Amino acid sequence: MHVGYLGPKNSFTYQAASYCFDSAVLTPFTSIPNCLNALKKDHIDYAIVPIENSLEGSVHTSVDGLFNQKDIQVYQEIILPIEQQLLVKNVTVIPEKILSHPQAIAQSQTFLETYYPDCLIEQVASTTFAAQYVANHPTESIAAIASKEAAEEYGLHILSRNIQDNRFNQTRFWLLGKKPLKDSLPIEKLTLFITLPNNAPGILHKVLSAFAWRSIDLSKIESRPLKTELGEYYFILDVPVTNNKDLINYALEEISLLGATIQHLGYYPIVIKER
Ligand SMILES: O=C(O)C(=O)C[C@]1(C(=O)O)C=C[C@@H](O)C=C1
Repeated sequence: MHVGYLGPKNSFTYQAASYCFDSAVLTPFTSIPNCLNALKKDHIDYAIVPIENSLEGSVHTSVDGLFNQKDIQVYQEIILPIEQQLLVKNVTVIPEKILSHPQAIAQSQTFLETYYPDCLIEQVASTTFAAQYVANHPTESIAAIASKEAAEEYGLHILSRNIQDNRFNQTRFWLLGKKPLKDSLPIEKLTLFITLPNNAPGILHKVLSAFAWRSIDLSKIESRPLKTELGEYYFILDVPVTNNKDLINYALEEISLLGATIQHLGYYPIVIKER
């Protein structure tokens, strides 16, 4: 089994993939779109992508990359604790430039503003791309924001520990594919992308009412641009699943009758790695 992830090795996405699979072949990609494209073209069996961080919200390249991809489904959610470290090749160096993935930079905003207000901050493809770059350029005054596993992998020192804005930092990852896993855990959630038929008064209210009057809980609603014109959106809805699948199906029928388009990303289990 081949599973794609945002590399290089020991990125947080790699850690999510290895938490999920013992024996799969894990294949690194240089970007989330490249990883999703490989899945679309069946070059890999599954892909693991980051979806949402507790400090920074949705990972837009992942979410938007799934919009309108009707044959790709979510088969598992993995929630990892995320601890960011400031890594250098040489501990005597004062960093003049700090590199990392935009999510990791945003998660460490308070630390960066407090201790490195004048430092150049550069966004790169992943936390481990940053760590690898720092390792390969030992004469430059640079640092990377990445995990402690990345420090070990690329032979770097931790200059400052746990620099993320709060200690409860977590990221949700999705295991995506076109066929279900053989051993499946109990289902806990459903994700839907809903596009409204038009901008008529109260249409979003009517869609949400289909859940509300059946006492179906929603754990997330977020709007994302449709990228057609300004002011056009689709909505991401997360529905916790108990023994209410029939009720959910009735609600979806009602929403379809309202003229809304529903992209069903699947019912899936959730695994949480403790700190
Ligand atoms: O750069 C990495 O290590 C990644 O796996 C990407 C990513 C993300 O896109 O959110 C994953 C988890 C953390 O939130 C920070 C970065």
